Amino acid sequence: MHFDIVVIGAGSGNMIADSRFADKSVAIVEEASFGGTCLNVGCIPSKMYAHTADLVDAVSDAPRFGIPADGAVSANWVQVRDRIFDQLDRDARDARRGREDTPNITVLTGTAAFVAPKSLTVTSGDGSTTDISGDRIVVAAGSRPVVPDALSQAGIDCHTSDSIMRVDAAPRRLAVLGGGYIGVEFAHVFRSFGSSVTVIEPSDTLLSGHDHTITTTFTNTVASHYDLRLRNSVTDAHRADDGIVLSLDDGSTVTVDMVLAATGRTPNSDRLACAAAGIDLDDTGHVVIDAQQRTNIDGIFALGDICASVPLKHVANREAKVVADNLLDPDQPSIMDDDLVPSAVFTDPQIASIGKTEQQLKDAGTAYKIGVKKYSDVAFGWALQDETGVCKILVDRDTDRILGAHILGPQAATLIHILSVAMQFDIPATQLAARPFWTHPTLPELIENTLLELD
Ligand SMILES: Cc1cc2nc3c(=O)[nH]c(=O)nc-3n(C[C@H](O)[C@H](O)[C@H](O)COP(=O)(O)OP(=O)(O)OC[C@H]3O[C@@H](n4cnc5c(N)ncnc54)[C@H](O)[C@@H]3O)c2cc1C
Ligand SMILES: NC(=O)c1ccc[n+]([C@@H]2O[C@H](COP(=O)([O-])OP(=O)(O)OC[C@H]3O[C@@H](n4cnc5c(N)ncnc54)[C@H](O)[C@@H]3O)[C@@H](O)[C@H]2O)c1
Repeated sequence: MHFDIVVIGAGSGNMIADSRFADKSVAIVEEASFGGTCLNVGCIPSKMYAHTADLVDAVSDAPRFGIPADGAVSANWVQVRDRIFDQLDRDARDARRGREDTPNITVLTGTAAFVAPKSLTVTSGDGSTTDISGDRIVVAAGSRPVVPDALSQAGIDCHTSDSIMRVDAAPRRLAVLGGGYIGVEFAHVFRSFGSSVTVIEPSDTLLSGHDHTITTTFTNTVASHYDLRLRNSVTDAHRADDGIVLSLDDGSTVTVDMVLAATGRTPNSDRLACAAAGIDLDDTGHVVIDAQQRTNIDGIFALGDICASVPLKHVANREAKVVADNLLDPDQPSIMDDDLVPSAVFTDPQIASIGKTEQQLKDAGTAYKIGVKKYSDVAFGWALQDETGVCKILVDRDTDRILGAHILGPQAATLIHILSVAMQFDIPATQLAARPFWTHPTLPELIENTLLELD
């Protein structure tokens, strides 16, 4: 079968063939559920769990506000799980059906692998194969979780984010390997379901790529929530009568009922046999793309987590838009710019950031001004009775441009957008502080006050 366009992966790739492509034959190849990681095993279910965990925390915290709430508060795992996946599984089925019902689109269910630059074989679950080719190909096959060798070699069943959200019960004791995005988001979720959580992380702090004010404040804040094993990883594992025993670098052991590996992800370029098409990969297996999302092979584009770009859904969405525009009108190319991507970690306390960290500015020798304010410095922070939240903004000393912003505390993921807009539109820090009215008393006053305090 030959198509004008072949899209591999119906995660962000499913956004490509909109109504502007109605006169083109399009094949969408997907081996699993439509909607990809974000809808099925990523952003959306994990945030539905995270919000539930936030509610549990709020109720648990009620006595601090003079609201009697007797006894331990916990959520019902099965009810929450079924509420989440009844909705999302339906959405994934609807997304597939919508494509199957579109006249110019052919949905192929199976695993695609390149055999030549514009030719692929699709192998379905029953082993049957279909050969397809396309004038142009969009590689949107994403990434998958990695499990540390110490676990896989020991033959220990280990969950990843792909499976842990659908288990039948929250474990009594959970070990989370990795204190990055997924580790700290799931530690927060499982604690709220009553699990006792051990986090094992080789670095000195959790979320180690973040600004040091955030990593140290966060790590200190959650030290009483979890059994933190920093500067450690698992060296060996075995099953014993009372659970799974993990041996750590420092010689200690941890016994748990369930293990979650949250130790990073690897691109699916190997399973897609990108090498057979001659597509350039970097040394971590990510597809190399230019600013128009083109690979080195004429007519092959790539987007999302399989590429060497920021592995976040809002970036994949933007890349899909750029690819669609460039498939339709290559003479007026759309350009991808991911210089200023905000990110958020939906843990407790919430974290959000954009731009440079203070370490990066120091390393680059940039002259900067710094403002740091606590949530407890502004009126709405008093209403929240917040004791740990903080906002840090870094500004170029010479140009007054905002270079980086890092927030830890309630609504951080929402607050960061004020700084994202200011940075995208190049609004100088002093003007951002002085020109808009900042409604009193609201959390955005935290940003106003941080900007007013720049040293
Ligand atoms: C637990 C978790 C939470 C996350 N939370 C957030 C968040 O809050 N915010 C955020 O911005 N990002 C988040 N992310 C990251 C986000 O999910 C990804 O950046 C985004 O989904 C990547 O989209 P994609 O289209 O590149 O890949 P995917 O959505 O993974 O799509 C790739 C598709 O290709 C299919 N596929 C793979 N190989 C083949 C093949 N050979 N043949 C056929 N089909 C194939 C897969 O089945 C999949 O459906 C999270 C990720 C995880 C794991
Ligand atoms: N809110 C969000 O936007 C969000 C949420 C979840 C995931 N994501 C995306 O998913 C990606 C993957 O998340 P992740 O948490 O798996 O990766 P990550 O890169 O954020 O963190 C991995 C962590 O595992 C640690 N680690 C590595 N090897 C280890 C080992 N053997 N034992 C213990 N720890 C080990 C690393 O030091 C690191 O801290 C993220 O980079 C992000 O792009 C985003």
